[in-house]
Amino acid sequence: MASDKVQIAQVYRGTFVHSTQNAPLEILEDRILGVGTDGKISFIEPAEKTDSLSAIWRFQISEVQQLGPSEFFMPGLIDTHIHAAQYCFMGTALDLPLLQWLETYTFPEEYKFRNLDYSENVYTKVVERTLSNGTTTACYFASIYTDSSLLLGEIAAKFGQRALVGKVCMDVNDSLKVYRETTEQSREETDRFINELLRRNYPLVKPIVTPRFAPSCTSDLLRQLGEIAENNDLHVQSHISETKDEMSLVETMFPESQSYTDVYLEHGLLTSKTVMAHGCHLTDDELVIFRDTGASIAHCPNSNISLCSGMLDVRNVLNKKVKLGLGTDVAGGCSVSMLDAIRRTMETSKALKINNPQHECLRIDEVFRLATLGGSQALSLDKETGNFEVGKDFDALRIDPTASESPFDVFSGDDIEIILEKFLYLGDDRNIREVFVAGRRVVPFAEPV
Ligand SMILES: O=c1[nH]c(=O)c2nc[nH]c2[nH]1
Ligand SMILES: [Zn+2]
Repeated sequence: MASDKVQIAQVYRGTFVHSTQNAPLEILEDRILGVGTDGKISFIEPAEKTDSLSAIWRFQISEVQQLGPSEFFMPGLIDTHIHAAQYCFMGTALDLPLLQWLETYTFPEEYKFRNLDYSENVYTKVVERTLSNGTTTACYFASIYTDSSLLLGEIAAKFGQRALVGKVCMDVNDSLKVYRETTEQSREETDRFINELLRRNYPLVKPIVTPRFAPSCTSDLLRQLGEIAENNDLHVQSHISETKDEMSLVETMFPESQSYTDVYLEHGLLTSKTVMAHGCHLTDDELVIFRDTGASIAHCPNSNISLCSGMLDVRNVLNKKVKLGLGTDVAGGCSVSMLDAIRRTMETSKALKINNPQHECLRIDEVFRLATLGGSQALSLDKETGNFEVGKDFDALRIDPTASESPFDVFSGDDIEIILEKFLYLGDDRNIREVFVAGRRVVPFAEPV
């Protein structure tokens, strides 16, 4: 029986909230959840079964950790799109539209990552800050520099964050010529990055093929990156249809292609392991291509508003059966917090309704699902993470709504659904008491040895 295979490392009793395919919000009160030494959820059952579970799984009842009366566990948050190499200037430089923003602020900043000491400092801070804000999985863009990007992978692995890490590829950049590669360099360095990261065999950190976006790449490079992704069965990430100016540029650079989506499709970059950021201006025909290929969208509402790029109609994307997760898109987005991404997703949906009363607003439970299970599906990591199904890794946040420094108040009539909603709208890292990834407690941070 199962108990012969894995030992139980931790057992918790209390309230668990998560999403499933059928229910955007499932509230499981007075449950007992066991985590194996393999970091996976071994069981989640009504607490009245504690005695029999303890006999089957051979744990002591005294080992069961009881959550506080208003505490609960929720799945870890999944940031499907974040630029680790832009963390330093987050919260500044939001006064230009995308293409000028890239040239004026972003490329000069990313150029600094040729220096490993600089990289180590910034990457340590971004991993710490995302983890303490509950991001258990992050899909990172790094910079064009291979060793620096490997360092990001090493730091995520050391802190215990689940991560896809991309060395950025770009062989077109006339604004800052030192911050670009030749086509050959970009392919060779991508090979080196992938081989080295895979060789290190970090259990939770994997490479992702990362053409910056079509305007930064020649057709030759895009094709070679598509081949690398296919030959190694790798994830792919990029940007698509974020702004109208960018779309015009793509039309000029790739006149043979029917659409922006076709550019990626024709170069073998749209697969079931592809996540494309933004997609604000995708047509319904392009969404059909996303659905048919299984590619997903990272919705980045903070960045979309901060850079005045556009407003993605998430309801339409979901109706078209395209996978979608949420992203912070630091530093186009000015917050590392996925709670902020949840709030801005709600706000964008309401702004769309102001413009069009027929628009069906997203509900908070649906957006909770997008930030957790939806993100895991968008990254094709839903076998490993996203909710509290038996067999998945225990990626979880222990939420304390009554923490001493909590930014909101809980009243006696508030049930768990209300408390969760308050946390999603009003809470922050002060309410995130502990963070677990694959069963390992990663927040509070371990004392340095
Ligand atoms: O929001 C964005 N941030 C970037 O760094 C970027 N590069 C291309 N397109 C982009 N969009
Ligand atoms: Zn981005």
